[in-house]
Amino acid sequence: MLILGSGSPRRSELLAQLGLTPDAVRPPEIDETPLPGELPRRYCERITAAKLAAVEADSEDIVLCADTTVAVGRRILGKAADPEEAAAFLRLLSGRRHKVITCIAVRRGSAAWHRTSVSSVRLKRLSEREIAGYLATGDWKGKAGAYAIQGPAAAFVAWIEGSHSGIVGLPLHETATLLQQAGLEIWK
Ligand SMILES: Cc1cn([C@H]2C[C@H](O)[C@@H](COP(=O)(O)OP(=O)(O)OP(=O)(O)O)O2)c(=O)[nH]c1=O
Repeated sequence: MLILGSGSPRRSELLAQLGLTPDAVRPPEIDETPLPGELPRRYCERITAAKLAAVEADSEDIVLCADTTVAVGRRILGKAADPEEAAAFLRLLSGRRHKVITCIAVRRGSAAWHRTSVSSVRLKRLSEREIAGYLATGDWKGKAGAYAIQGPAAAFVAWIEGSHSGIVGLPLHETATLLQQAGLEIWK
């Protein structure tokens, strides 16, 4: 049985792109607060491991979890709590490069694997009008860094390097590799 340990609809859609439908979806409940001074990649990997540990499964089940973190230098941007915080995130991201880190982890019985995908993204310089217009769409909600590359914010994305699916929330190259390592057949 394949268990998606994620409540993110994006992750379900990305998994479907590989022709996979999870037998169960079990969103993990964990504390996502960064530790004092924790660096973004370490944070993302720790949170992913915590999500994986929080999902109940039988020993033959394959569990897949992920976490996406936006990093501006050493600073971690999670999901904005309200439009004001979302605006502050977008002003910070405006006109500069940042990283989008997605860690994925797979477990089967006592075996576990993980991979981390790091992409770079540059947003155009955003005017206050563009920020207000984007916030009004509501698309920022529930997204790390307060934007989603797969939505209207794509108009702001000047350049990327890395994995598009990783930026959206589930790097498919790494996901396919780990699921196959765990014994799941993708190409039947
Ligand atoms: C940067 C970026 C993030 N995101 C989303 C993906 C994730 O859903 C979200 C980051 O939050 P996460 O904490 O990674 O995931 P989640 O809380 O949505 O789901 P779960 O913990 O149950 O797996 O940001 C996009 O959809 N597009 C983007 O371009």
